[in-house]
Amino acid sequence: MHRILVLDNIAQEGLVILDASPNVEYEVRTGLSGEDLRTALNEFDGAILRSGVKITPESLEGNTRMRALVRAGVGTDNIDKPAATRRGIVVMNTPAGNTVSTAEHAFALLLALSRNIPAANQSLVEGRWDRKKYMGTQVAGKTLGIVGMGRIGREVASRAIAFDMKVIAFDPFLTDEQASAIGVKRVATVDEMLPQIDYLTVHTPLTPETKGLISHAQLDKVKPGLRVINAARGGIYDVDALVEGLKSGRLGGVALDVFENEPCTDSPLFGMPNVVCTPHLGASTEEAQTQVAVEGIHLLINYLQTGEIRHSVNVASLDPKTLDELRGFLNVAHRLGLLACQWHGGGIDQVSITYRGEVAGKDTRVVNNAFCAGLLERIVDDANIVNSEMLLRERGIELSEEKHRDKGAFASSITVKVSGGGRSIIVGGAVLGQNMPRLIMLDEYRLESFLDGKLLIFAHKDVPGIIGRVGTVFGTHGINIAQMAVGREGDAPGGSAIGVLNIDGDVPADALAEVEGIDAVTQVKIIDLPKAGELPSWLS
Ligand SMILES: NC(=O)C1=CN([C@@H]2O[C@H](COP(=O)(O)OP(=O)(O)OC[C@H]3O[C@@H](n4cnc5c(N)ncnc54)[C@H](O)[C@@H]3O)[C@@H](O)[C@H]2O)C=CC1
Ligand SMILES: O=C(O)C(=O)COP(=O)(O)O
Repeated sequence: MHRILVLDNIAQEGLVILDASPNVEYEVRTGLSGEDLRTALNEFDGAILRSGVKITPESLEGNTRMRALVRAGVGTDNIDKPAATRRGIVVMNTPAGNTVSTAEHAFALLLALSRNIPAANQSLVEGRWDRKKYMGTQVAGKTLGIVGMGRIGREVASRAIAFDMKVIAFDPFLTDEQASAIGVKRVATVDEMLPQIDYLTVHTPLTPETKGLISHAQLDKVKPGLRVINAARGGIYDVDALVEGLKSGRLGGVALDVFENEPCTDSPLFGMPNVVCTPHLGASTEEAQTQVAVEGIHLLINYLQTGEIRHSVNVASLDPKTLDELRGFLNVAHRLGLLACQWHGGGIDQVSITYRGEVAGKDTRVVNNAFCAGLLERIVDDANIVNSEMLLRERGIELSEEKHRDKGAFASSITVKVSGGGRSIIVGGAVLGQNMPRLIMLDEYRLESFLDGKLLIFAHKDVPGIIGRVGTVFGTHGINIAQMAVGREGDAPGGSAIGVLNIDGDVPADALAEVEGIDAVTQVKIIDLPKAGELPSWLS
């Protein structure tokens, strides 16, 4: 049973899907923070939220259960992504569901500013018929500057063009070709547009580059009377600069939907003339809320039930087709990681993964993560395909990847060299049939062995009688050998060799000591792997 926590008010349509989903139960708990939020997050497998909840490192402290956080909306700035990644939690969002509604809200703010609609309404309902005071500005023929030409910025541009405005845009990823196809003029910097525009609207995330995009210094550069709109994130405009600009007349109006600290019920801007503010309503339409809730709930259920990862902001995507194609390989990679950790013994500082054959044509980032999860699982609690690469890098372990499309003996194979502490080992694997993991290489030896359960690996000199002697040790201790594989150096006898036994049950210490005592045996190790068919929780 997957337990889902609904942390914010989301559309009923999303809850209806939860009600109808088998193996899912949910609770709606809004307004949580602090210790209550921390405790709640640890009782559920997934959660869905909007901007009203802050997921901090503290709220994830000690969390061992949560697997996915879904933002029913765009901005994931209220979720501490490094903390979520470290805990192995996928963070996903619904990037397009509220685009049009937010663009419409930004445009509504632009029109409200131009025609003094909120102030005129207030004056009228207070009993004044003041037509002279609320002389407005026509937007047709005026120039709008847009910073951030992503989904919302482009929708705002097309609405402005429909209102006969000229549009100048800045976005580091906007090309001249794209700009002319949309019908806007591209500029190379924000400063370049400031003296030319009558209105400015921003549609970027809050980043070090966009924080304080309009500050005191910009007030000298703007065309006097510039009206500024922000329906993106609080902090992109500096509030003190906005107040100064309004007082000096450098700014003709300010419209804000978003604030640096939300909820915000106290701002020096509130009540000033030519200021229009709304309490973060950009995405608050029935249409947008239905879309983000339905999409968000599907993302959450699909991830928890099938492992499909879409619209993740902290891990590579894994669509159902790729997941199906890679499932067997993820299993092999995870088992090879577990084997490599135990066979190497510690002090690892380098991991080089080589893919050969068909798998080399796929997006293998998630397979790398599966190997790393296995490699770290015995060292770090809860390593999984979301956090393992981050955990690896945090430990100073370098990861590299090579791909060769030509096939070897198998349609697809993965070979990993793990080095450090003066020792290098190699493990290689492949999938037989749909999902039968096989070990096909151990150090320099080729062999074919099951990759499950208990393995006893013994390195030895390739001389007659060794296999029989090892077999006798186990026979006398009443331990069954399920399968045995041997790989040796070159084709001729007499060199070094390696044996891999799949053992049923545990190996007592005295049996192990007897194998170690055989003269030609140079190294013996018992390796613990998941049983056949057993999958890690993130793959089952
Ligand atoms: N008020 C509200 O209720 C809502 C606010 N938003 C916010 O609106 C913003 C934009 O959302 P989308 O258009 O969906 O995102 P998007 O990712 O489609 O577009 C963002 C654009 O900003 C550009 N950008 C990033 N840094 C920039 C910089 N320094 N200068 C210029 N451009 C830069 C990117 O290249 C990208 O094209 C986000 O912050 C989002 O959180 C989104 C939905 C609702
Ligand atoms: O999607 C976004 O980025 C938003 O800002 C919308 O926020 P909300 O879901 O309305 O709290």
